[in-house]
Amino acid sequence: MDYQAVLEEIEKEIKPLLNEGKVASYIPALANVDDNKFAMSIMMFDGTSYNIGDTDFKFSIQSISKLFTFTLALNYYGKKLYDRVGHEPSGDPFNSLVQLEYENGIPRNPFINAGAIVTADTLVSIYKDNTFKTILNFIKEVCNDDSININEEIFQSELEHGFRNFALINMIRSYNNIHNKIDDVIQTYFKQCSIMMNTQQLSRAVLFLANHGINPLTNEEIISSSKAKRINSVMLTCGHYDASGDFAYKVGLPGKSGVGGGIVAVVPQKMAICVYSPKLNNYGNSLVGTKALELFTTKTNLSIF
Ligand SMILES: NC(=O)CC[C@H](N)C(=O)O
Repeated sequence: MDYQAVLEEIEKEIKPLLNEGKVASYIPALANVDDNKFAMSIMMFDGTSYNIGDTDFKFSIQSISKLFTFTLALNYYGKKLYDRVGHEPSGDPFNSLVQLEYENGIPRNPFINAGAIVTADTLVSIYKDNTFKTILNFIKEVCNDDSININEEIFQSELEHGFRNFALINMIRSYNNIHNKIDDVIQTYFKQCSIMMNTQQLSRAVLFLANHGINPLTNEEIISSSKAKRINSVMLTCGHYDASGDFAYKVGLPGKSGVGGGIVAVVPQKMAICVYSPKLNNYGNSLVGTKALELFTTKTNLSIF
């Protein structure tokens, strides 16, 4: 299949939608972006890539980082992780507080903020002061790119304005599901969200999830095949919060979004895809990104269903 031609068709078809949606502004530093940008990259197992738009442009990966921290935590703790954070869809927005009280501070899944904060805590218990460095090094390793780093301004902006996340972590702490210092955990979480990557790097970084946990470019096993299956399942069912059902319905691929405007998606046994467009729909997922992926599976028949 001529994937480059498919990307060119998609770029044409999404153009009218570039005016729709809204850039995230509850983190002020996130609002400072050129909101008409679009980029999409496909990475194949042999390293061939297909790109359209501004695929060198780096944006903050935000909740896409939750995929990497979940991978690290699941790898270390195995099933024990689920005593602290579940693997069921929440049906609630990414930053919701309500369920936590009913469910005794055990977040539904690692992809909502509450779950990612608990996941960060489980990593701080292992890696202590080196936790963020370990997360960043892991991302550099799966992406095979040493140049990846955070945007300090976005990190500071989240620290200053992340009132919801402070509320979440305090609520969870009151149920004894945070074991380390609140500051250490929340800073780890905000730093992972402010990591900057472009669509080429992100599509490469998640390729191991399309290949039973083995990075096809290096043949390195990142995670067991059974755990890779589970991560993909949680992406499919929870990767887009209360729009996960809609994403599965329209796109039909495991995917993870971030409020920075990025979405990664995995085509098992074939490729990884990343799309970027910063204006979001009402659920906090890239509006054009979701549409572009829907067009992709419609045109290629590469949905998993
Ligand atoms: N959905 C997201 O990407 C949310 C991440 C963002 N840093 C927050 O905590 O609100």
